[in-house]
Amino acid sequence: MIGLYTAAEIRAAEEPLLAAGPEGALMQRAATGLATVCLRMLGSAYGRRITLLVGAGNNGGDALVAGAHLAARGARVTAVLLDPGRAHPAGLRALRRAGGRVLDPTAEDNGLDRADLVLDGIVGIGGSGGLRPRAAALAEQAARGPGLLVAVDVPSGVDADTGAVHGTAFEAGTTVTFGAVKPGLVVGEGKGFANEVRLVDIGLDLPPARTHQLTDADVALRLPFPLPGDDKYSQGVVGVAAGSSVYPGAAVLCTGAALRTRPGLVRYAGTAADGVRAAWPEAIVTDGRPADAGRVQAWVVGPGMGTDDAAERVLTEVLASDLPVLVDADALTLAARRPGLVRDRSAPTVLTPHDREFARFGNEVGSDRLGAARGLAADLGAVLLLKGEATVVADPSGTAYVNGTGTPWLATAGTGDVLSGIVGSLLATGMDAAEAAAVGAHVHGRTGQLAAARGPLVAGDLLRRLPDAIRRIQQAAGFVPIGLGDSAP
Ligand SMILES: NC(=O)C1=CN([C@@H]2O[C@H](COP(=O)(O)OP(=O)(O)OC[C@H]3O[C@@H](n4cnc5c(N)ncnc54)[C@H](OP(=O)(O)O)[C@@H]3O)[C@@H](O)[C@H]2O)[C@@H](O)CC1
Ligand SMILES: Nc1ncnc2c1ncn2[C@@H]1O[C@H](COP(=O)(O)OP(=O)(O)O)[C@@H](O)[C@H]1O
Ligand SMILES: [K+]
Repeated sequence: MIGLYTAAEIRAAEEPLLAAGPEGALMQRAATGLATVCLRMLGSAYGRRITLLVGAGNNGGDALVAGAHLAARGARVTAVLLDPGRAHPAGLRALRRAGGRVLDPTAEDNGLDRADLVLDGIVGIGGSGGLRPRAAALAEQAARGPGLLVAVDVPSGVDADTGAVHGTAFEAGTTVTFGAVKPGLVVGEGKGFANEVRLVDIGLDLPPARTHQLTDADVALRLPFPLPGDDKYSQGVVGVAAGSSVYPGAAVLCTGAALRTRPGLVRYAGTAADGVRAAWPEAIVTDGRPADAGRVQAWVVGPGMGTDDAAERVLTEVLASDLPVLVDADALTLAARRPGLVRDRSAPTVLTPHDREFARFGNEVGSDRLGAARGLAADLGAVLLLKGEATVVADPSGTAYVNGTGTPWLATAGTGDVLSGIVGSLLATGMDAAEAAAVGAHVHGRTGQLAAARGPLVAGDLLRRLPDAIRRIQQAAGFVPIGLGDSAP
């Protein structure tokens, strides 16, 4: 798992290393890693034009020291100092010694219109609030220029902890971050400013992370294989209470996703029974109530179900069980009216709102998506999966995940129903609820990427690509499914 660490957590880990000295050692490590990434991007340094945007803190120091390394290899380096009297003294000396040029921010010709590469060292984890006008103007000018845009540690203007951007921020193509990845680089608006994130190890001794991003290998480890002794029941049976006679689509998508993720047994209960039967002969279908469906190990409730009294009775019945329940779509609208139904449960509940559904519980998501998800998870005592470009999962204790897979092509009707089916089927295996949500979001995103590789996708395409996505995740992690033997493709 990739640990995501806040600015305060990074500073706490830096402290003992800074105290142990020697002075400047951490910055040297950071700047050497930064210069190496820049060199790789440029191919060679000789004759290349590099502009450094340098604030008055250590972030500017990193840029100056990296700039000195690049100047020593023949690059033509110009540093624009935002606050000339306060620029990092050792960094400035190093750059000057290596032949770099130094300008103040009002200089007419700062080279941004012809730079091959721009290093943004305006502000890092020490920043607060929106970029000040002079810094914002330079970030905007850099974005208009031809250079590769590299952010030092954090794109200036992005809140390292939340990804919030107030006003202008540096539009990095690559962000070279030190010690650990910060949440703001992978979530919220910040994700779109950080783009490709490269991590430079500076030797921090970090405590266990509170926030994680799963890799394919993490997901492969958690996806259970059917074992020789398994039967269709032992893998966990999923119940789906979704859809309606008028709108059977959500039920068909959700049931299909549950079947395709973990094909043991899926039971469906609801008024879309005819549609589900026709689409999925593998499912066991009743047009009765959830209690008529037979035994299951987890329920998915809500997609396309409507919000009338009958739907509310179904939700109440499912939430009254002592099984894990995933609550989505219409069931979220109902649960927001009666949050006590969720709060009073002792079995795990996973809520999967998008932003508008989230707001029905009382607060807008706002610019701190992790904070918002954590807050509602703690309030309801449930796992919160907040959908979006980077889906966030939080459990009531504060452990959180930021999803790293997916594509904007997923912004199409019905893909959320597929996500519910995937996560529901993982819940039925007995997986920890937050992990099931995070693993499901990862699988869903990879499936979207696979489907989108063939062109515009519709939700049904995800069902067709799900088995392949799971196989690829397992193969990428070097896993060979047990029991396939020589017949494995
Ligand atoms: N500790 C270490 O040895 C190591 C630290 N490392 C590096 O240090 C970075 C942290 O350095 P830091 O703590 O000096 O803060 P930093 O990010 O440079 O910001 C302070 C500057 O920003 C300015 N500023 C603030 N807000 C602003 C805004 N909205 N708009 C514009 N300006 C704003 C603020 O201005 P002031 O308020 O002082 O006028 C001040 O000038 C970290 O991200 C990493 O890169 C690595 O080298 C590893 C070793
Ligand atoms: N811009 C985006 N980038 C990546 N994924 C997105 C984006 N917009 C939506 N998604 C994903 O698409 C899915 C949409 O779910 P949802 O809004 O519930 O759709 P529906 O209710 O139609 O099924 C979610 O998994 C969400 O994370
Ligand atoms: K920066």
